[in-house]
Amino acid sequence: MMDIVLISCGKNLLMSQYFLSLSVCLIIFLRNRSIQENGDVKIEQKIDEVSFGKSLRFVFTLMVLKSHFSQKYPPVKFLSEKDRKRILITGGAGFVGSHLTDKLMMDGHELTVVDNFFTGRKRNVEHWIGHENFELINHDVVEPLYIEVDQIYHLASPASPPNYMYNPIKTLKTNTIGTLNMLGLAKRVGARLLLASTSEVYGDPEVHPQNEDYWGHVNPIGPRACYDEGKRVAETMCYAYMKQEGVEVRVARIFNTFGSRMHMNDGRVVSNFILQALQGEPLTVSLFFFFFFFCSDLVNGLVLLMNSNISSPVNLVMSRSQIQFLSEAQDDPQRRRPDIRKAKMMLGWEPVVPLEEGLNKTIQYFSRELEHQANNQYIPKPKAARMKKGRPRHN
Ligand SMILES: O=c1ccn([C@@H]2O[C@H](COP(=O)(O)OP(=O)(O)O[C@H]3OC[C@@H](O)[C@H](O)[C@H]3O)[C@@H](O)[C@H]2O)c(=O)[nH]1
Repeated sequence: MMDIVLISCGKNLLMSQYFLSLSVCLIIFLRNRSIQENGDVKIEQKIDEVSFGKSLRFVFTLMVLKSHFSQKYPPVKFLSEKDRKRILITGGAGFVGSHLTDKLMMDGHELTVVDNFFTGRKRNVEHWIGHENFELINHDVVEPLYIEVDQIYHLASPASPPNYMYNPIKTLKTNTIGTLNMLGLAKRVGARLLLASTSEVYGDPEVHPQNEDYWGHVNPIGPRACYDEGKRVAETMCYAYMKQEGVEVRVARIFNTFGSRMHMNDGRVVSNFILQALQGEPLTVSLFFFFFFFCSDLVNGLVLLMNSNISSPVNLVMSRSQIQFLSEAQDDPQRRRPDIRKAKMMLGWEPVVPLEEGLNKTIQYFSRELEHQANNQYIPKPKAARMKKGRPRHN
C-alpha cells in the first residue's frame, strides 16, 4: 500500500496550492487502481497515462519544493544584539572569503558578502543563501557601496597570477579604487577594516626570514606589479586613512594557503600537484621552499587579528609544515620564509591543522570537483608551473 505523507505546510500559500493540486492528482491516480485477488495493490494496465504522468510531475515538484522549504543551514550560534556584528566581506565568494563567511556565520554574525564573481563562485556560499543573517550582493568594489556595517573584511582582488595578469589595469583598479571605496565606507559608518594583503608585498625578498618590518623587493614595472604594487598601495591607503581620518585598520599579510574551494586551475603549486596526481599526469617539480597553511587556520587568524588591537601589518602563515621541491636544474632557490613571531606573540595565533590533514581534505575536495566537472564534460588541466624564472604563486 502506498503511503502518502502530507506534510503540514502552515501558512505558506504556495505550498498549500501544490498540496491541493497533488491531492487531486493522487485521487485520480488512486481511482485507477484495482485490488487483486490476493489483496495486493497493483496498477491496472489501463491506467490513464496522462493522469499518472501528471501525478508524477506533481510529486516531483513537491519534492523540489519540499527540499527548498526545508533547507537546513549549518548550525549557527545565537549571539545577543550586543555581541552580534554586521560584517561585510568583499570577495566573500572566493576561496578564502567563503571560508571566512562560514566561520563568521557560524559564530552568529550578520553577513553581507559582496563579490563581482570574477574568480569567486556562488556555489562557495550557496549553503547560506536564504539564511536570515546572510546577504549576497553582486557588486564590483570599484563602484562605491553604501551599507551600514561594523566590520569590513576587504578581500576582493584576483589573487593568482593568471587571474591578476588577465587584466592588470582592472587588478590595479580593484586594489586601489576598490580599497579607497571600502576605506571611505569604513570612515563613513565608523567600521573597522581588515585588508587581506599578501606576502607578495615582500616581492623577491633579499632578507630571510621576512618579518613585518621588511620593506620588500618588488619590481614596480614587472608583470606581477599590478598585484604586488596594488596591494602595497592598498596598505599605504589603509595607514593614510588611519592617520588622517582615524579609521581603524588591520592588515594581514597572507602567505600560501590551500584547502577546499581553492581554484583547481590557476597554477598554484598545491592545486597543480593534486590535479596532476589525480589525473595520472607527471608531476611538475621545481626548486622552492614553501610554507603552507590550511584555510581554517588562516580564517581563525584573520578573525583574531580583526578583533585585536594590532593595527600594524601581521604575517599570517604556517611555520611548521614545510615542503621542499627539488628541480633537476639547481637554479637559485627562490625563497620566501615567513617570520610569524609577531602573530604568535601578539595574537596568540598559530596554525594547528597538520599539513597531512589539510592535504587530505583538499584532495577529497578536488576529487569531488573532478567528478562534478567530468559529469559536465569539462576536465581542467593544470597550468604549466611557472618555475624557472618566475616566483611561486603566493596569495
Ligand atoms: O574586482 C574583483 C576581483 C575579484 N573579486 C572577488 O575576490 C575574490 C578573490 O578570491 P579568490 O578565490 O580569487 O582568491 P583568494 O581567496 O585566494 O584571495 C584572498 O587571499 C589573498 C588576497 O590577496 C585576496 O585579496 C583574497 O581575496 C573572488 O571571489 C573574486 O570574485 C571581486 O569581488 N572583485
